[in-house]
Amino acid sequence: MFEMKNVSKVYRTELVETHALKSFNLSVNEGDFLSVTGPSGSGKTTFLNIAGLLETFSGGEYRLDGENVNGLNDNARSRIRNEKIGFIFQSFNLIPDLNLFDNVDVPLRYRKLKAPERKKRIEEALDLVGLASRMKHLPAQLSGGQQQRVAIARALAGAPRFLLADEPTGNLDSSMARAIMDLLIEINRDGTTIIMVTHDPELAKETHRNIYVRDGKVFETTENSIQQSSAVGESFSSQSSALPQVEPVAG
Ligand SMILES: Nc1ncnc2c1ncn2[C@@H]1O[C@H](COP(=O)(O)OP(=O)(O)OP(=O)(O)O)[C@@H](O)[C@H]1O
Repeated sequence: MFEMKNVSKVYRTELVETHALKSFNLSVNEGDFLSVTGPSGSGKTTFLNIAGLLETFSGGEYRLDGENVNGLNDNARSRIRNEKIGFIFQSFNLIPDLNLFDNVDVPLRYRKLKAPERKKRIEEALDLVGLASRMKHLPAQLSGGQQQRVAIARALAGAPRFLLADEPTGNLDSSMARAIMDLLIEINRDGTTIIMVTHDPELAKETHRNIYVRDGKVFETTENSIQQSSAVGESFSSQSSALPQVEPVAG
């Protein structure tokens, strides 16, 4: 469902040329949970941004669900991104002036969904991450781990096939990081394909497969002995009964 062949990315400024990706090859199947590790500056974020169609690439081929995304215009890229891809970032990227409900609503507003359908999805997504009781709170009134759970709800409300996570636990203490990782594992079991960049080798071992990126290439691939789910292909919205159990938050 996702294939990169010899993908390269060159950043050019007046003074320097940086070859951030060189001959990057990877294929990811539906239902995979892939972790991406590697030294600082090795190209992990560049890879994730290209995978998520946030950035273009300089050479090679990238197919998403069989569609060649080379050369698609900005509108076509945005459409695919909105329909198929959810993002989580290290810094949560919530809008501080919007309450949790409205934060989760942001990507849904791009989807031409009617208000009652959006409301249902927002409530389901916040319920999934254990924050349904806090819909009217502002992000600043939550802990870092809770804010990341809102960011996950925002990513999942659109029922994406792919969830791309860039250091989702990087700003969290170990117990909050654990809770986020448990949530991602459950989301993957329920059928969402996840690609997660992490600096934490222990978390990487909990995914199905790890790619170690060095100098802009996949240097080594490790298959872990984690079982893949049989729920592959079902969407988040059809699985409310199989939602992960996250500790509810009082008040
Ligand atoms: N917008 C940009 N303009 C110029 N160079 C860039 C840009 N973004 C990234 N780079 C360079 O591309 C290379 C790969 O960067 P990237 O952020 O993908 O690495 P990374 O593995 O994610 O690093 P880290 O673990 O520190 O986040 C680095 O040399 C970086 O300086």
